[in-house]
Amino acid sequence: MCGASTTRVPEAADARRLMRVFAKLIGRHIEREQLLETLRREHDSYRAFALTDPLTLIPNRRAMVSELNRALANAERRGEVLHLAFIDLDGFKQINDAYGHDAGDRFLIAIAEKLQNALRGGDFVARIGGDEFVVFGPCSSGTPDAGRAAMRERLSEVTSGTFDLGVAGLDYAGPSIGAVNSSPGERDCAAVLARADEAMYAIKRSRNRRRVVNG
Ligand SMILES: Nc1nc2c(ncn2[C@@H]2O[C@H](COP(=O)(O)OP(=O)(O)OP(=O)(O)O)[C@@H](O)[C@H]2O)c(=O)[nH]1
Repeated sequence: MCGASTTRVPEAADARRLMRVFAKLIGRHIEREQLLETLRREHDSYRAFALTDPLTLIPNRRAMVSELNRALANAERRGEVLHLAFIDLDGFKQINDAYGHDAGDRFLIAIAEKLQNALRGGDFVARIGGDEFVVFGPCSSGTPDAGRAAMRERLSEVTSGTFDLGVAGLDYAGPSIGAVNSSPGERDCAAVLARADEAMYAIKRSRNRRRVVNG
């Protein structure tokens, strides 16, 4: 029995069976890829949903906290300073009360748009609560104090003036804005936000006093 080969030559039926198995495997691979793509897209949209303010469609407080922590760490590494502005709309409750909640919503959307349009490279804006917004960004030129004052001035300018609320026009005097610089080694976003919040309240108090004095 020497030299006799036992290798079987595949027949047409075997080849067809192999082709069917192969086609099934490819089909399953494509299905898995499609499923992964759907999951990826759903993950992205849930993430965007969790980080976006539903009214103004700009980033929300959660997004701000994570971006601010990242920006503080970057600034620390590069030896740079960050400017941060805490913005609180004065008399917003009165706008709601006088013109209605929808007009109040339109005002918030307009403010968010104006802040977004005023951003410079590397700046970030978020609506962190009812009538509160935060803007931060790197000090790009000049001294930190001059940069902080310039940012405050720019934000104050764009958020004051005439607004179309749909039901009426509003001549708005502008919000209270507290602006601070990050300090070297400051990595805790809560501390920077607290300082900016304090600065904002100091301005709000002095504005309210002036209003009372002016009658
Ligand atoms: N239209 C509208 N109003 C909101 C929204 N979220 C919060 N508010 C209202 O915003 C108002 C915020 O209250 P305050 O900050 O005390 O109002 P304020 O008149 O700006 O007070 P000051 O900051 O002291 O000037 C409340 O009346 C809330 O009901 C919103 O999404 N849309």
